[in-house]
Amino acid sequence: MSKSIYNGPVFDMAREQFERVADHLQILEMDRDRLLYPKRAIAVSCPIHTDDGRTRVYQGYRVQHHLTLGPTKGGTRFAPSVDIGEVAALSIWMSWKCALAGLPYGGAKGGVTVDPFTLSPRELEALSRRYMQEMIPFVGPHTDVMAPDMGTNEQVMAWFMDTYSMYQGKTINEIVTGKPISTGGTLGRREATGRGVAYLVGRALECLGIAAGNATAIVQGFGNVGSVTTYSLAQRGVKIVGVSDHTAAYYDPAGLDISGLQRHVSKCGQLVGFSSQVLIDPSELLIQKCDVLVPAAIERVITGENASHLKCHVLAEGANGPTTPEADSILQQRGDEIFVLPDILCNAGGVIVSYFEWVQDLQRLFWEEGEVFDRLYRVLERSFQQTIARAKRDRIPHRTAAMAIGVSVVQSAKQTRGLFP
Ligand SMILES: NC(=O)C1=CN([C@@H]2O[C@H](COP(=O)(O)OP(=O)(O)OC[C@H]3O[C@@H](n4cnc5c(N)ncnc54)[C@H](OP(=O)(O)O)[C@@H]3O)[C@@H](O)[C@H]2O)C=CC1
Ligand SMILES: O=C(O)CCC(=O)C(=O)O
Repeated sequence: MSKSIYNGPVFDMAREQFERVADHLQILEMDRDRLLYPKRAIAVSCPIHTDDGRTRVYQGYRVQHHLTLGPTKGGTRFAPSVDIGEVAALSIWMSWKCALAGLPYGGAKGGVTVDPFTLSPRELEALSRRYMQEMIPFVGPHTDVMAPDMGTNEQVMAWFMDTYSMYQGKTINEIVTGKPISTGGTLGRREATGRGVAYLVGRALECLGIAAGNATAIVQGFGNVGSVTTYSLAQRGVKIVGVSDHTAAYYDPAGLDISGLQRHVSKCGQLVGFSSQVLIDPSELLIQKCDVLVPAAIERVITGENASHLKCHVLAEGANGPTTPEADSILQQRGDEIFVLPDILCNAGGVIVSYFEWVQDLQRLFWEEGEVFDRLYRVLERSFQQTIARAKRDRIPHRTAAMAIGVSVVQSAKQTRGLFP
């Protein structure tokens, strides 16, 4: 690439992971940029009137990685960390994730640089609507379909859908997924990512010969992905020994009171205040003893510093990009000690059920919840088996195997279509 606008530690990570896979697949140097660098990047200014009568401008982005297999697909993040490099990396990971799951999409990601907790509900609605309004020329049900990610939720998706629809003069449910059921959402999307993580953790434990009822887990992050993963693992009989969010971290080797935790979070919205007995330093949580460690918050938390201290048997990546390439190298040196469920496999439940939502919206035919989860688990099972088989066959880490499958799907479609898609 001559000169790229993409930089920062998260983009560097996506590039380094890609280079490792490209080396493994022996992809020619001249074909690498075409596979790695996004097709389109959009940056917008989103002015809103604040409650105190002023005007404030927020920076928004959307990156569409490739359009080779169909529309682009991926979440929208409202977080202070959002910049073009982070969003580009996340869009690249979405591409490999969709390709591994066999979905007819390229990857995309978007976001606004904002701490949503500092906005009033009215300001959040204004910002959501303005962001979508600015994106209207670049998105569409057959161009780019948004969904929730960190800091956004079903309500934000409903505002996106409403804003887009008002401009088209008719209701277009299929412009976003992860919507409330009342606006054309599917049953199961809210729980899909976390339930998918729990399903795959179950499969990893089976491979290791550990009964779920004898296993313990620590989950970092208690938003959509972390909370549903925690409750789903607990339902499968796994003892939850640690949880954290931005406000607090708790660890108790005897097991946390999950019903109490659930009641506390429904009332207070955050973990802080749940207990003063079992508080732990958040930086210590990830290296406590457990069978299953689920980072389900932000990128780059498993690093060169802590990877050699992890004491889990399964590392289930609920978050996108939680493990740095330095940490990957250390995990690889540790051999079979830790069974890694890489992000593009582990958290794919969300986008798979988003795909089901899009299909249902396009057909105007809605499925029972059982059908959604049966189909979800079938897709995850296929991806899991393909990844494990590829890793065994080529003697490579699970991440390299999962990415090799995803990258090959995109590469082969580009080659078949010709030079430019
Ligand atoms: N939503 C989805 O369907 C999917 C999400 N993902 C990925 O999963 C991850 C989480 O997303 P999602 O659950 O939707 O986001 P949410 O905004 O719902 O939740 C994020 C959670 O992470 C916590 N958190 C933030 N920073 C830290 C930190 N430094 N230490 C501990 N906890 C922290 C937040 O705490 P607090 O609330 O206190 O700030 C919150 O509990 C992201 O990487 C996202 O890209 C992947 C696939 C699909
Ligand atoms: O549901 C989707 O379309 C995308 C979910 C997402 O952003 C992700 O998997 O990281």
